[in-house]
Amino acid sequence: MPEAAQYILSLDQGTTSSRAIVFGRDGRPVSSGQQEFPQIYPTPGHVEHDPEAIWSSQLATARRALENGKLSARQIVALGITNQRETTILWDKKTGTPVANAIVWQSRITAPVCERLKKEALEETIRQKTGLVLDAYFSATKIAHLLDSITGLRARAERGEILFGTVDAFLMWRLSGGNLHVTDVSNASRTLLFNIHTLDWDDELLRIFNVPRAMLPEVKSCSEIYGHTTKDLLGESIPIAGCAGDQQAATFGQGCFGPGEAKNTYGTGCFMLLNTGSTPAVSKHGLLTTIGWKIGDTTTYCLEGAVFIAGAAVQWLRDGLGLIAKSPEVEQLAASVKSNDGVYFVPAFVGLGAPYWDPNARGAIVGLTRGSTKAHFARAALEAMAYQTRDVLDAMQADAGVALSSLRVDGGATANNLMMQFQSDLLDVRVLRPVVQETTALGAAYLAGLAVDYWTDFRDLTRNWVLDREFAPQMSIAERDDLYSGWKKAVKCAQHWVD
Ligand SMILES: Nc1ncnc2c1ncn2[C@@H]1O[C@H](COP(=O)(O)OP(=O)(O)O)[C@@H](O)[C@H]1O
Ligand SMILES: O=P(O)(O)OC[C@H](O)CO
Repeated sequence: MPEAAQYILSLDQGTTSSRAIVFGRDGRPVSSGQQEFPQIYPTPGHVEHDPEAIWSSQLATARRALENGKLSARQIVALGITNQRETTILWDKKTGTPVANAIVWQSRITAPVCERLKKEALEETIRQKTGLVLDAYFSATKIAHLLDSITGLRARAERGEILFGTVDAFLMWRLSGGNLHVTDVSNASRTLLFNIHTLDWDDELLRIFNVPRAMLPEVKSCSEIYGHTTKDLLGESIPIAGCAGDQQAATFGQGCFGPGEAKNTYGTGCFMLLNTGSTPAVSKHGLLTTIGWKIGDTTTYCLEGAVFIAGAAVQWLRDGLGLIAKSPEVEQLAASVKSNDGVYFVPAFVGLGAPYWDPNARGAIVGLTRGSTKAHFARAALEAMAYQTRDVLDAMQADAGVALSSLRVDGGATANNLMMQFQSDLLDVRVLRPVVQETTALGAAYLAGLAVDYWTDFRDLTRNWVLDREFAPQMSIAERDDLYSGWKKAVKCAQHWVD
């Protein structure tokens, strides 16, 4: 009997849905499963997830991916994990039960703590060690918030009874039946507790944020066998061999292996990452320095522009305003008007991330006239993704001192051709959309596959990148400048809104 084909299974735990995708050697998806799970908004600006919903949806999609492809778990040679980053979960070491809902990366609940720490003039130390800005986005203040708001939890954490993990670590713990308390350098680099130079948790940062070391996971590279799944979950024990935060995984999945290569992902938020090679670049323009990945002893760093709300604004048109029934309908609605007619939408629902870092900004729609229609709302929501990307690209080019001639894109919202064309026009760069847009899952699959020699090296992976469509700039300079200056004015209206 011929030997059954072998594959890599990738788990992609995103902000709004869990996905599992099986990939073959050509980097093409063979089968998949996807499941949305509830978003919890306890108070304005605060966002939570139920960790059990994260786990059950992720496990269900992994099983579905195997079923849909009529695959046996024996055909899966390794499993890779990628995840929404920064989102913070604490669980009981003995029972594996989460002690509270996860605090999601978007949550602003710890913004006041960050304000207080800023007054203590700690920002520069934090920035120098972590590459990050002092913002509620990252995990450290979320951990302390949980430890201080649940009676007795801090003492238990100090005794090593309570564990912390970003979503990758929680999944690894569950997948291994509680054998692994492990994260990878790319996820660790988003916590504000990890020193990106020494590649270790940092005692001074642990003191600043008041987080006990005993609760932190062991930090490993992005491509190695960490352990195995328990047999009961998928039918076989599968090596867990790759792990990276979703934006780093997407950068890897896009084949941005060399310095100067960049990608932008358009999902719930927008995240542009530029590979800066083996030395961390320092931004002077509001970008983050982050670890891209570590393979063997080689660490690759990236500059990152993190935009909090992108596709989520389209979800808001759908769920909050009821203007559309499904996200893709936004394209037709937006195309029904020729321009924004002066209407701008700044979707600062949870403040503004890069390059503004204004936790007190809030959403604004400006430039409305009696002639404005829902089509203008749709157009303005799409254009907002492109404007925010322009803000970030301008910062990145200023930091890197080079102009990008093309940008690789991925994520759910890149299906929108109108937005992609507008993006190219506004940036004046070629926008390249690959055939496989599930680059996040693909990146995690690549990291796992490299660890078990399913793929040999980067050359194997580079060959797999195939262009679906290129969008070339067509707009005049005058129109581009005019549109963008309107956006800058609109951003000013949204900034510093909350007292
Ligand atoms: N055709 C479309 N045009 C614009 N936005 C879209 C379109 N299709 C999906 N989206 C948006 O893309 C996002 C989903 O992309 P995805 O990459 O799955 O996100 P995430 O990984 O953050 O959950 C949603 O916010 C959705 O509103
Ligand atoms: O789940 P996504 O794709 O919106 O990504 C979330 C980011 O990792 C947050 O930093």
